[in-house]
Amino acid sequence: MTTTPLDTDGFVAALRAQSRRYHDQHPFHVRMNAGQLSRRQIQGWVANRFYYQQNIPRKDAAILSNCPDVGVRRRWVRRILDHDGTADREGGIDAWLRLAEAVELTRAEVCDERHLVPGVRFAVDAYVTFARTRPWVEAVASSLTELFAPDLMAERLAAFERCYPWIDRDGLRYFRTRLVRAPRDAEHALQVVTEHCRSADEQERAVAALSFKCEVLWSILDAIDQAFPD
Ligand SMILES: O=C(O)c1cc(C(=O)O)c2c(n1)C(=O)C(=O)c1cc(C(=O)O)[nH]c1-2
Repeated sequence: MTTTPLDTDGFVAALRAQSRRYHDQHPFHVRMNAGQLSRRQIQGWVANRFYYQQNIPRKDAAILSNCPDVGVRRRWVRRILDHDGTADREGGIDAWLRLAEAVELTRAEVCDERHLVPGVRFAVDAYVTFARTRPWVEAVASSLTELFAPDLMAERLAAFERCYPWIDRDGLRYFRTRLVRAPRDAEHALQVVTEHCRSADEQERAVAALSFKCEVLWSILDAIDQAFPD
């Protein structure tokens, strides 16, 4: 028996329903946005999240390498430049290093991975491996957590400004930039996924990919939470 596919609205609703598993609800983020984290915990989060930021372009390059559609590739390649930067435009990786300096870490101690905990490495590597080994549309679907990111980014920006006065405001530029880029990128990814996932099976696999990504993000925070308890 074949299952009937959802119409586009139903499919988008099924994808959006994964927001209940998004890492905005993780206890570490809840405490972050309530101003309850110590300097050491904020520093631990920034240093560990750098590994995620660094690997996003490699994940996107894996999607490009698996994608036969020139139009999608032409649009997707912008994500790599957004993170890596160009000769005349700073990228997200450098912006994250400015955030690191704003929370009083040195670039060297972030780049040499001395604060990186095993669980974060495992989770991030799993995301890159997923993009390398799964069909490219599933990898695109896994990026759709960015549908849920802007609200969290806005809350985080406000919380950092209100609750952590010791953090240099200039270092928060990364989040301001993502507030614009995340919705733009998510909209494109959603368009690709709704166009390519027509059968019930394809739709289910897209939802499963997004669920997997929610688990990646959740695992990253579990590992950080455990390594920096106070
Ligand atoms: O700080 C966050 O909560 C957060 C979440 C996400 C996300 O939801 O995947 C990304 C980012 N930040 C981010 O900065 C980023 O560049 C990014 C790229 C991607 C992706 O899957 O391609 N997600 C995210």
